[in-house]
Amino acid sequence: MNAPPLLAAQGLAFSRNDEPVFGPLDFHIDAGEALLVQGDNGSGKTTLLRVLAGLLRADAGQVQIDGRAAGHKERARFVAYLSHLPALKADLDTLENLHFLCGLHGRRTRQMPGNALAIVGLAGYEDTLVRQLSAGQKRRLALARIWLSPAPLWLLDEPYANLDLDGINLVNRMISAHLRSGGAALVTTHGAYAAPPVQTRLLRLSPAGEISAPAGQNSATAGQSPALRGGAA
Ligand SMILES: Nc1ncnc2c1ncn2[C@@H]1O[C@H](COP(=O)(O)OP(=O)(O)OP(=O)(O)O)[C@@H](O)[C@H]1O
Repeated sequence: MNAPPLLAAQGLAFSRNDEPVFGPLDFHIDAGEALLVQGDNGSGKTTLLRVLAGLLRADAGQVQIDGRAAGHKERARFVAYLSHLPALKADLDTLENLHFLCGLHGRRTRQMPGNALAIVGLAGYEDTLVRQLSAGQKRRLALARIWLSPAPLWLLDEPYANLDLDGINLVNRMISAHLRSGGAALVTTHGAYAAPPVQTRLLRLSPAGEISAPAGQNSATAGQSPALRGGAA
């Protein structure tokens, strides 16, 4: 029997003040696959991710995670959410933040906070308070948190924002390694400047709430950093 998709949405729709923001949407993401959600500013990408993460309630439709109706338990176990605003404690240092978040959400075996900091290019910043980091460094720290998460389904809202070219390549290597290890990722972006390099399908949102979902494949592969090779535990 085939494994169920990691994430499946049927007829998913969200409105504000009776104005549709998106949907109805039908899509699914299998293990080993990335879904790129593209759309202009205000087209509903963040709203969709917040609905999938359980932070907003959909007006219509269903979300299933690993074949079960998505409830708190399923989301806690399966979903790691990288939001626009990094969920970091400004007055804790980078390492303390990662230890705190691992305490809350768990941690992949064989991955340690110090190692994750090195992977995202923040070696040497272990004692730096988060409020002293640049926007790109905060984004890198938030990515380290995602890397440490044991959840197989990554919901990444604009993961390339604030990152330099090296940071964009880092995101792509992380996504590639995560997919190779059986994970999946849903990635939003409003531009074509960066996209996950592997097994990518496209879901396009329009500001009017109208959607189109061409099933394009992009099988280009990215170079792998030794730190990311081997993927998740
Ligand atoms: N808290 C809110 N209250 C009311 N309206 C909101 C709220 N958040 C977003 N919106 C509206 O919902 C629509 C979709 O916003 P959303 O943030 O999902 O878009 P987006 O595609 O992620 O945009 P961007 O590319 O600019 O990040 C927009 O019209 C926005 O103004």
